[in-house]
Amino acid sequence: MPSRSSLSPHVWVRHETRSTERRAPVVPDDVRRLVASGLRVTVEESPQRVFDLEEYAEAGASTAATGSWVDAPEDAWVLGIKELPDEPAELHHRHIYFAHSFKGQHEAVDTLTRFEKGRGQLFDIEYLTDDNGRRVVAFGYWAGYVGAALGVLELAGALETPLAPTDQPTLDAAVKATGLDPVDTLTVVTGARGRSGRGAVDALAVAGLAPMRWDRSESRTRDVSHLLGHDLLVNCVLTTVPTTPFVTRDDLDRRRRLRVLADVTCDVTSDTNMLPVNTSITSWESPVRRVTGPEGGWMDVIAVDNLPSLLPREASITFSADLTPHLLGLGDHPPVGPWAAAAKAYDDAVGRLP
Ligand SMILES: NC(=O)c1ccc[n+]([C@@H]2O[C@H](COP(=O)([O-])OP(=O)(O)OC[C@H]3O[C@@H](n4cnc5c(N)ncnc54)[C@H](O)[C@@H]3O)[C@@H](O)[C@H]2O)c1
Repeated sequence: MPSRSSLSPHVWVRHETRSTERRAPVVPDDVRRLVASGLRVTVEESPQRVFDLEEYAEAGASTAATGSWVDAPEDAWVLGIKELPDEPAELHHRHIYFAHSFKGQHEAVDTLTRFEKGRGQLFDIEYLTDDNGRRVVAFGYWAGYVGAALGVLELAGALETPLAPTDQPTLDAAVKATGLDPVDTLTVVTGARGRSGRGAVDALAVAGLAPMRWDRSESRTRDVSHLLGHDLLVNCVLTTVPTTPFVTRDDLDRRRRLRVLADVTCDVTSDTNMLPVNTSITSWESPVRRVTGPEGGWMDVIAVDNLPSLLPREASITFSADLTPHLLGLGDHPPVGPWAAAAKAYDDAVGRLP
């Protein structure tokens, strides 16, 4: 581990490599809070970010060129959302982002090896957890909100493609304009009590729809065939144990109302997939996939795995509000709370490297 400065923590917000990624992990108003609390904040220039660099500068951040984190001071905490670029081969800094590298995912070994070689450290946002193991920051609410909105638009035959980043007022206006009959349109949200489930319920309310809310207790006590009696199902379940699936391929040829599945979970290839009727994600270019049964019954599936990026401003504001109080704790040595949990997850993952 390189020597770290004893000065106040320095957060370095990097540019995102993906050209479609317009979100920011921390927004200008929260940078103002961090700076007022004594943290140093540097923000890289980023052409696609939904917040202008000037807004960060006005909030008290220093500014830096795109991708200059590679030469950032050793003590900087490099903060981002999605993956790092492929270079440099060795990572020296402490990085905070969603690396998706602790569950043996594709390229996970490469990423962890880069950290090992450079003696840097990864604090994966997915592993910032509280004492009960619950994640303290996530994009779920807006994932559910956008997923349900896309489902409503598809049900009404009003989904325009390709999808593109927008804002909540525009999305809400499109959803309201569908004019779906609230009495004759039956919807259900599974995982309704979770983060994305709550977002989905709120988006359906914008359309004037009151979905049935299905969570663990309903899965325990009700027959899953009940779900087929709705026009739209928005799946927001997070589970690590295989359970009775909600919709299978056999259901495609059964008598049912269900026509549109909005799968926010996108767990399409795992053995915990609650909607095995679908086995692949869909894209912004082609968000809807029509699946068919042996006898020609069909259903439309939306399984876009980067939904919050479609509402970059709203998603960033909510995420940043949750993350900022934790950034204030970056100065603690050794790390405590969620930072200690993420540090342990990293050490465990590195320990499993071949
Ligand atoms: N598509 C995207 O862009 C996107 C973005 C963010 C998150 N997600 C995914 O959305 C999913 C939900 O995330 P979250 O943050 O809302 O999780 P969460 O933990 O807040 O909520 C999950 C909910 O599922 C419920 N649940 C668990 N097992 C169930 C069962 N057998 N039957 C019914 N309900 C059950 C839980 O009680 C909980 O209410 C995750 O898989 C996450 O990876 C997708």
